[in-house]
Amino acid sequence: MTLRVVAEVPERDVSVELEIADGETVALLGGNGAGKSTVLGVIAGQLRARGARVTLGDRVLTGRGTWVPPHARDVALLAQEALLFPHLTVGANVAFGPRSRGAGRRRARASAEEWLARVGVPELASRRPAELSGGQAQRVAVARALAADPQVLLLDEPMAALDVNVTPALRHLLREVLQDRTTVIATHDVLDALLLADRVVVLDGGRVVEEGPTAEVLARPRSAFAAQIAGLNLLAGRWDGEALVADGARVEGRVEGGERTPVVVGDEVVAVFRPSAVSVYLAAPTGSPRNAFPVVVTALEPFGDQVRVRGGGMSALITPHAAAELALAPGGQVTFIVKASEVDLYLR
Ligand SMILES: Nc1ncnc2c1ncn2[C@@H]1O[C@H](COP(=O)(O)OP(=O)(O)OP(=O)(O)O)[C@@H](O)[C@H]1O
Repeated sequence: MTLRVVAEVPERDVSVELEIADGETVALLGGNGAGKSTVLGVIAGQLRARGARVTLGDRVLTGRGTWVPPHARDVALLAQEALLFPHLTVGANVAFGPRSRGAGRRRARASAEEWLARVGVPELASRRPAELSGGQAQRVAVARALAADPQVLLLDEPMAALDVNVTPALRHLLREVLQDRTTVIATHDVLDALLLADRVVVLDGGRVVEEGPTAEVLARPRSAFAAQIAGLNLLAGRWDGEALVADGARVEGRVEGGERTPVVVGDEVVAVFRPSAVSVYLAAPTGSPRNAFPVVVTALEPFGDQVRVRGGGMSALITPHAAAELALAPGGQVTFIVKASEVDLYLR
């Protein structure tokens, strides 16, 4: 069912229209105050605004004199902090959704067990929320949100409160469970958009400034925000057991698959590294253990007090002095070098 949203909230200077197809995952990408949480609040029914309209298929959730309360929307919201009921066990927390949708005790419990297993923490069913780590609590929150079998799932910066060591594994889990689910993810993290979303909608100042398929927006950003985040170098390919391979390039780096989701040969992976980690050479240094990419320079752009050198779909940030010394010019052949320790490899 298509989700149609008009988030017209003048008191917050937010005016956003969205249409999300059945089974599609859309990332709302934007910096602080861009309007992401406001849009989610309108969809979830937590925020009442006179000009807001939300429809799911032909069901009106908000607008035309209708107001469906949050719990009756079939919309689940997963927040930054796992908001579990502290007095209930983990199992009872997850069973809450099916119970409130009318499932009997036994069926609700079976569904809770199934979901806890799917998110990889079946052993936690009898614990209390206070006895969980942040990463465990967020897994339980995912299970609770999905056990209710919502038609729409909303994620508000689901990884923001977590330790960086556990985010890759949670992201991987979300990637699995979001498959074919109608989902809106609010995030300021380009990796969430890249790894989880089919499409991104970039918000700035309460307005949509750009939207399109994730890879396209990141490859050819038109808004300042997208350009800023898309400044990261991203290469997609497959894991060959030691490195990412793509179009003849091999990229070694630190694998961020997480202990629960080891990367196996053939997996789709993406390499991420900062332009400032890239050195530019005229000739490839021989015998270097580092990643080397022969590229043709396509553009040189001032970036703060540095120069951005573009080529091969990547970019390097170097000093104006270095650019002058190398006599760089568009069309010139150079080699980008980046140390494996500067590259993060993520499962897609
Ligand atoms: N409870 C509130 N009452 C009034 N204005 C608010 C409220 N919450 C947010 N705003 C304003 O609404 C605008 C959009 O904020 P919103 O929280 O939706 O942005 P966001 O993209 O989610 O930002 P962040 O990443 O910082 O959470 C901002 O100008 C903000 O100051």
